Amino acid sequence: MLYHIRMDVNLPADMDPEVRADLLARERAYSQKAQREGRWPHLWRVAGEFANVSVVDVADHDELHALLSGLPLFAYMDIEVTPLAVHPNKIDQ
Ligand SMILES: O=C(O)C[C@H]1C=CC(=O)O1
Repeated sequence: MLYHIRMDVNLPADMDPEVRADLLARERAYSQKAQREGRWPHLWRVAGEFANVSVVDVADHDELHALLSGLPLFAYMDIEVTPLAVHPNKIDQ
C-alpha cells in the first residue's frame, strides 16, 4: 500500500550539536535501510525547507505507523500522511 508523506523537521535551535549530529546520522541510516528494503521508494527534499515529501510502500497502517514512529527524528517532526489509491485514468496499470 502506498502513502504520500510530508515530514517537517523542527529541531530545537539550542540542541547540543553532538546530539543533533548523532540524531541526523541515525535518521540517515534508518531511512536508507528502509529505502534499500523497497519500503521508501521516493524521498525528496522540499526545496528551501527542512522538510521532505516521500512515498512509502508498506503492507498496512500498522506497518506505516511502525516505520514513521521508529524514525529517530520522529519526536521532532510534524508528519502528514495521505493514503494513495490507484487512479482510474492511470495508464499501464
Ligand atoms: O531530512 C529529512 O527530511 C528528515 C528525515 C526523513 C528521512 C530522512 O532521511 O531524513
